[in-house]
Amino acid sequence: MVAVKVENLEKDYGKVKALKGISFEIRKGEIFGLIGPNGAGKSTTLKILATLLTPTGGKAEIFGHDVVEEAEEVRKLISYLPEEAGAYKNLKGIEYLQFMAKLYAKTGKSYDEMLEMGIKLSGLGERLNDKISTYSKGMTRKLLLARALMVKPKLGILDEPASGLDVVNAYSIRQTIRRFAREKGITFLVSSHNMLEVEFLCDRVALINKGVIVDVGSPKELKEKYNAENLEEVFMSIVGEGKGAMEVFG
Ligand SMILES: Nc1ncnc2c1ncn2[C@@H]1O[C@H](COP(=O)(O)OP(=O)(O)OP(=O)(O)O)[C@@H](O)[C@H]1O
Repeated sequence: MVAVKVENLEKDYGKVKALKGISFEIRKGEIFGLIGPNGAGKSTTLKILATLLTPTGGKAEIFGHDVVEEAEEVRKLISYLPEEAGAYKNLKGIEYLQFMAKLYAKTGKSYDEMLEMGIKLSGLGERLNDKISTYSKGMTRKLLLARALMVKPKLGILDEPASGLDVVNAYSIRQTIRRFAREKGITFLVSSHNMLEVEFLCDRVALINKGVIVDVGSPKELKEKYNAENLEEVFMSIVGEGKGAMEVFG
């Protein structure tokens, strides 16, 4: 079953063509990575799928619902973790989770379950009783990810989920995402410019460069196809910048 269908999606910001007609599909339960360098168009794609930006061409559907025409329906199915997200700084961590659980829960029971899951996922323990303004970047990130996952979306749209996190926290976030996909059947679209990280996390990836998808496949397929050791090498061989760098260093 197809969870996300993107067809010839385009986005112009004035003269800047951020997306030049990209297409890809994500299967239900899959962890799909959109990877590429800074400015490639990753955040733009994720924001369109999260119904926060309107495309200038093409279309995108989430579980059969058009992201423009049926934005309300789409919002019920997704959870979006923005790249740069400030949480409500004046709230304590626990108050933020309670506030969000109240927004999303339909019954008292689902509120309790959501909150319990959010507390566990955040891994913040006693620090949840402190104001968010006192958290480190990594702690805020973990709180926001816990918020995004505790509502058990059908699709998690995560923009650079491990950005700014140390090795231990980045590892634990990747494990959590994998567990949610495997145990709860949640589909994920994850963006990253860290190609090595994505290789361990994603079932399939789309490589994006300058608003164009240059290839799609599982990390294993792509590495075999380009005879590369890792996705970083795959990417460099596609965009043809590897040779230049080699020449510089002799
Ligand atoms: N609000 C905006 N106004 C004008 N141009 C924009 C805007 N947002 C993004 N762009 C441009 O669109 C292109 C794609 O940006 P986008 O943020 O989608 O890239 P990205 O792959 O997420 O990059 P990064 O890894 O640096 O976050 C870039 O050239 C960027 O400068």
